[in-house]
Amino acid sequence: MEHQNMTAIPTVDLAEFLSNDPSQKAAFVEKLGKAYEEIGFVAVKNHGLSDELRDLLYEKVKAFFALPEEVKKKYEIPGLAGQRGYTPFGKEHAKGFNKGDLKEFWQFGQWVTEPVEGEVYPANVEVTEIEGFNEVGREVYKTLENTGIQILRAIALYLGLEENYFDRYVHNGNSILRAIHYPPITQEPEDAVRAAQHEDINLITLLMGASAAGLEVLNKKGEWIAVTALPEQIIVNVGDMLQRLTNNVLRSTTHRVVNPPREEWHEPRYSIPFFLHPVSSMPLNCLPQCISADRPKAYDDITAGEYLDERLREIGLKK
Ligand SMILES: O=C(O)CCC(=O)C(=O)O
Ligand SMILES: [Fe+2]
Repeated sequence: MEHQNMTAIPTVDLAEFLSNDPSQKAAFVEKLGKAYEEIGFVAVKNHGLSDELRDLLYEKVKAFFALPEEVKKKYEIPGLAGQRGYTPFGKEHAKGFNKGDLKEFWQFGQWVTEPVEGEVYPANVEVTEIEGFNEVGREVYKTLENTGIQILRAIALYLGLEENYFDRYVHNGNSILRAIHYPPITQEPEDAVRAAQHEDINLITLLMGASAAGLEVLNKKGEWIAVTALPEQIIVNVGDMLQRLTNNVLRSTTHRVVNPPREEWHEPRYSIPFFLHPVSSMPLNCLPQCISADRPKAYDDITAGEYLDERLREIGLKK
């Protein structure tokens, strides 16, 4: 039997998809697709990110957030909507909320060596105080980008598309690696939470194990389910862009990060999601194979770039 996580999140083994055995590959596609129709989240093992590299990134990220506020503030770059560098505590709020989340974060974007048609990617911001910060960030970014491409290949097969359908859109795409610090809670937070309930904007999100509990997802029955990855797993969930492209066949599930009980207020939480985005020119028009009499087209046509712009305004990052 597949070993069970403590959560209600299905688990899959990426090694099955990467094997040369067609029946294993097909079984992976089926399991992943069904999970994304049902709950929108899976825990994945054999994802390609080593424990050493993950631990090294956490070490760098913790050192960064421990820097004095005035040092961190110099990495908040005006005009970039937080898409590169530092965003201070309380600035971002979930769509539809006006209380800021109880977090500060850092974002790495794409590293390109050649111009990408239709894109002007801002350069990544170099942290000079912490040796290796940018190099380690880049290595994790490239590793998770590759893992994400494999997952999208499985999704493409599940949807009846050619396996490489997403490749051209995610090659040199606008993905973001976001390192988040939720500091210790020092006063009654009232109705502010570490991360208010939301759906991710992008195609899929890859989330390596966080330093503490708190992540919850909303299942179809309306119950909040705690999610914890085993040490060898990462969580991979569907975002709104993929939900939109699939005309709601695949589900971008609502999730949040709750505040810990008072006894654990002194403990910070660190978490590092990778938001896999396509290039801005990718059409998110509902796929014809996802439209039927029972499932009429639910969204207007839009490109990924236009959609991202709309969403960044709604969460207070873009003016
Ligand atoms: O901190 C986490 O575990 C998840 C954060 C999250 O959902 C997000 O930043 O979109
Ligand atoms: Fe999220």
